[in-house]
Amino acid sequence: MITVSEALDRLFAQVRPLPTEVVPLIEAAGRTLARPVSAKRTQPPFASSAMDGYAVTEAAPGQRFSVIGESAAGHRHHGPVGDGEAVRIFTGAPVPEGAARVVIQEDVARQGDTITILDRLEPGDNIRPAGTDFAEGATIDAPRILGPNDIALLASMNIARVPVMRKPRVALISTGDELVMPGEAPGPDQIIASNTFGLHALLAAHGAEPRLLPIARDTRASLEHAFGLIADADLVITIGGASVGDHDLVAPVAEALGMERAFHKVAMRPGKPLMSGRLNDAMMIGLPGNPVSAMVCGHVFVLPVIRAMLGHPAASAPRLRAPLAAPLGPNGPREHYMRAVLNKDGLTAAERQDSSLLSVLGTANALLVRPIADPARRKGEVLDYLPL
Ligand SMILES: Nc1nc2c(c(=O)[nH]1)N[C@H]1C(S)=C(S)[C@@H](COP(=O)(O)OP(=O)(O)OC[C@H]3O[C@@H](n4cnc5c(N)ncnc54)[C@H](O)[C@@H]3O)O[C@H]1N2
Ligand code: MOO
Repeated sequence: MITVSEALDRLFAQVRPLPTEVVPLIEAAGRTLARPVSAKRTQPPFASSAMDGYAVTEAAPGQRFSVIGESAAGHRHHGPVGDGEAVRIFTGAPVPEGAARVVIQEDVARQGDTITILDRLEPGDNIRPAGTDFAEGATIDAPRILGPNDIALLASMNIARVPVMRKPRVALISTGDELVMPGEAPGPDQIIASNTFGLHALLAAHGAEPRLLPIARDTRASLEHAFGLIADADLVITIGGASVGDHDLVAPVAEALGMERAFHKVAMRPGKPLMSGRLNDAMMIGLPGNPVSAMVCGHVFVLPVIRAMLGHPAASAPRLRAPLAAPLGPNGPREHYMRAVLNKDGLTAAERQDSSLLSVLGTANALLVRPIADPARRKGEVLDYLPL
């Protein structure tokens, strides 16, 4: 059995970068920027007022000014401001030529068209110079997953169409005679397919385009039929049938269809029977059927592969560190990803770690990572975890 890190290396070695496409800005959130983009304009494009008040050349308490005009956002005052003159101005409006300061209206007494500066005059010019946010040509680097803040910045830069990586198309195949879809009436020996739904959600939330294929039954013909439906998928994920039982047909069927196996079985818990290889133009990952194994492998292997397909550096799932809130016994010969809860006291591993228990995964917010042969750990020792 290979280690998790070796399995990741073999997965990354199979990744082929995806093409790019251009999408409207409104659809760019969550997508990966494919190449650097440059601001098409300077922001603000003119010196603008940060406050509502009066634009003047200079100001001191007691000084009086005649109000000669108004500058509003979208409608500038044309012409200069001279000594003894003031222009009524509003937030975001262009500062008139000659003005060096905006006095906020709270610091002014106005009578008719005359203003007098009060004693409480605050320091500061309240002017935002042209380009104080960014200048034309300023770049946003790629690759980068575009979040709401990036979208606002791109809009401000007047970038209406955004070059992004095409979403990885992922075909999800559940296998097993015992499975029915949520909402269907299961027979006495049947259960509901959960893994494809959890993985679909995980993939969609991380920039992929997942697609559920019909459940494959435990026959060669049914699996071959399912593989025949993968169409133009970049990644095919099978779930279940990966182990050594008589009905575990995924590896033999995929290999009969031409899969070049990169590995089968990883020294991890849960997730041991993981397999992978290339199947014609697609990459294939065979996940174990136990529901928690499938989801943990989703976090540990599938998401890093998706990120690599999207042009991000090949890297394992990001880890953080936190102290243990309770002691832990020694770990065995497989890297263990333990469902755990992280709160202000630290990390506590769940008591029950059986890989069938989705209810325990549902209450966890971290996967505590135990290296192979990790010794017993005391409360307070700091360990790695993957946030969930
Ligand atoms: N003799 C051995 N038996 C097993 C070994 C082993 O090394 N030797 N490995 C165990 C480990 S570890 C795992 S993990 C499982 C994985 O087996 P498979 O990948 O072949 O998965 P199945 O047998 O098809 O299913 C296991 C379990 O998960 C349920 N399942 C499957 N698909 C789904 C789905 N889409 N949604 C919900 N639940 C699903 C299935 O009903 C089974 O209960 O093998 C161990 N056995
Ligand atoms: O390693 Mo299996 O994935 O525990 O249940």
